[in-house]
Amino acid sequence: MTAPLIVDGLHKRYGDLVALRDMTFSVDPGEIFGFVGSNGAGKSTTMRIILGVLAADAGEVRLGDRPIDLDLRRRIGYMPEERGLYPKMKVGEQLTFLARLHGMSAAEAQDSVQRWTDRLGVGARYDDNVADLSLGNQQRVQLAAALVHDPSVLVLDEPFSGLDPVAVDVMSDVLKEKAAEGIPVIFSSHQLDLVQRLCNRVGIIARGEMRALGTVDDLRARDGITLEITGPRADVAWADALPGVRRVDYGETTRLLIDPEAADDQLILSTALQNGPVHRFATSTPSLTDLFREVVSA
Ligand SMILES: Nc1ncnc2c1ncn2[C@@H]1O[C@H](COP(=O)(O)OP(=O)(O)OP(=O)(O)O)[C@@H](O)[C@H]1O
Repeated sequence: MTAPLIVDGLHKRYGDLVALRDMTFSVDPGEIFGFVGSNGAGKSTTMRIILGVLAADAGEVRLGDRPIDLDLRRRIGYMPEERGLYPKMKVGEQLTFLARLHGMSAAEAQDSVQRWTDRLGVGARYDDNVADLSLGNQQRVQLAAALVHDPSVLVLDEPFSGLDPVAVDVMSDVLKEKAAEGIPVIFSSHQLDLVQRLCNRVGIIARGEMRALGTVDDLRARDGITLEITGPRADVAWADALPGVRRVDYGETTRLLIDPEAADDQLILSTALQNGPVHRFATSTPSLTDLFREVVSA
């Protein structure tokens, strides 16, 4: 069992650009945390600071109550966005070298490299140069590089980008397995369906700030409930003044964001009927993609 990864009040500027402002969150042992945000939101910057390849202007990263130092850094499995393999080095040789760098004995390293390359479907490429592999296979090797030393924390920057569906499944299973072993797992991704499926909690960031943090279910319930009313387009503005109705998007399917405590669904239905036929009247919960759009555009 390891300790939680705590990201506490990170600030980072690149010249005049504020890349991170009070970035704070934590990832518990056994938890998969999805880190999402638009391009340039600050995900990679945060992950680089977690690993210590970039220094924050203020704030701290800890594993439990211990600030991340050189020693703890060696216990992190990291997949950088820019990837970091030596293209002219053989897959097996390179991974063994990395495992040895992290303190494994030659036998342990060899064993672990064999296990992970087999598991990730690149065992047969052991003696090939990394540069001769397809991009997807290079990414599998990159994940193996993050895993071979049996890390206590996993920090993966866009591990799913460019993977085929089978590799996505393998990668998903590996992340779930590592979390089940009791380590904190954090990954960034623009594939929100995957994030929604895999993560216990998510953090949505925009312009260097954490805008929403919680389980997908909590975040979905945060704003209220969406009511969908489908029928021929009625006169607009019929629902604006009803109690408990927070927002309405009129269209072929009219969507009302309602406060379940204050709204009266029967009143909404009867008012809708006074304004035209209703073919469908149902509640729906927003997807992570809907939430994301809402949060980053706020
Ligand atoms: N070395 C650097 N020098 C100057 N600005 C930088 C540097 N690295 C990142 N930035 C800027 O900092 C901001 C945050 O970048 P970052 O790479 O952390 O975003 P990201 O969320 O990972 O984006 P993406 O999803 O596109 O990978 C961006 O505006 C980016 O242009």
